[in-house]
Amino acid sequence: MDEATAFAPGHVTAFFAPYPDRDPARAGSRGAGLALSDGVEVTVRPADGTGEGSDPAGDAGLASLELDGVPAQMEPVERVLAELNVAAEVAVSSDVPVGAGFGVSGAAALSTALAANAAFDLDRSENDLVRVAHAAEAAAGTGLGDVVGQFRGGLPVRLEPGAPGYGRMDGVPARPRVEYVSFGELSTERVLGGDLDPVREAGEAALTRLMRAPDEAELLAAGREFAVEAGLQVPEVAEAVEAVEAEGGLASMAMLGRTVYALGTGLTDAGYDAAACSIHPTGATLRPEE
Ligand SMILES: Nc1ncnc2c1ncn2[C@@H]1O[C@H](COP(=O)(O)OP(=O)(O)OP(=O)(O)O)[C@@H](O)[C@H]1O
Ligand SMILES: CC(C)(CO)[C@@H](O)C(=O)[O-]
Repeated sequence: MDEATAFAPGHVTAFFAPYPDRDPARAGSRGAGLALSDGVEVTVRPADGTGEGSDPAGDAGLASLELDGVPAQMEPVERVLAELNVAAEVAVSSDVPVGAGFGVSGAAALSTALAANAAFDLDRSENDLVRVAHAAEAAAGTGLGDVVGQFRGGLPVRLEPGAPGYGRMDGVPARPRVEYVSFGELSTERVLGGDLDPVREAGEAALTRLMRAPDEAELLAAGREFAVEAGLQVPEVAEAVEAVEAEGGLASMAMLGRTVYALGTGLTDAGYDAAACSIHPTGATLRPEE
């Protein structure tokens, strides 16, 4: 095939308990979040234009990458191509801001794996490709739980950390409308490189709380409590969450970004100029051939 395109939903983590591991396929997080209809589309094109099998010249992973038309670097994407042993040009386009808590790096890695498998006829299974993307993301330090959530879709719950074969998933059976406003980036690598004990403790408490009553309101409430307990809440987000609550709505902070998300019309009701989307029901997918 000349090229292939895949889509992965943006993934907002409501709360998480990180479990790093030397083996990046076993590394991961427990937690829960929202897979969004807004997300990331990736087109993969063989770099030599042939698309026939893996790269014999040993240039695998030497990808040129564009993010929304501008040359950019994305370590998880490079790692996926190296692991799959192919040389490709990758074009990423994102509906959501990068570095702001939507798991763009995980979505780009996962879409790249799905599209590269098709473009290069690699004959890998979906679980195998999810594992490659998850391990690339964990090894790059840009995320722990986004890829598995993005593959599942819906309101994914990570009961056990890690790639397929190690992790265990569940979900919250709801499909709310979601609004979001982003005030900017927060470095995932810096938070994951810091003291994880308070984050893990708060994340475990939030997961216990959610699984007692797994609905959308509890997901937001558990996320809100987590942001405070884990010491991750930032002032602009706290202000917006309070403004939504003052209007009777539910909002919380997107991990890990300076981003607030709300259910229904919570942010517009509070006077914010918010983007709106729905829940992506089925998760990441190869775009059908035209
Ligand atoms: N313009 C850009 N702004 C921010 N990051 C960029 C940009 N271009 C490329 N990147 C790369 O994108 C990745 C962003 O990862 P990061 O984990 O910070 O955010 P994210 O994946 O969008 O979501 P989350 O905040 O949920 O983890 C990094 O690998 C970074 O090097
Ligand atoms: C670490 C994280 C919050 C970064 O977006 C996410 O990958 C997660 O939930 O593990």
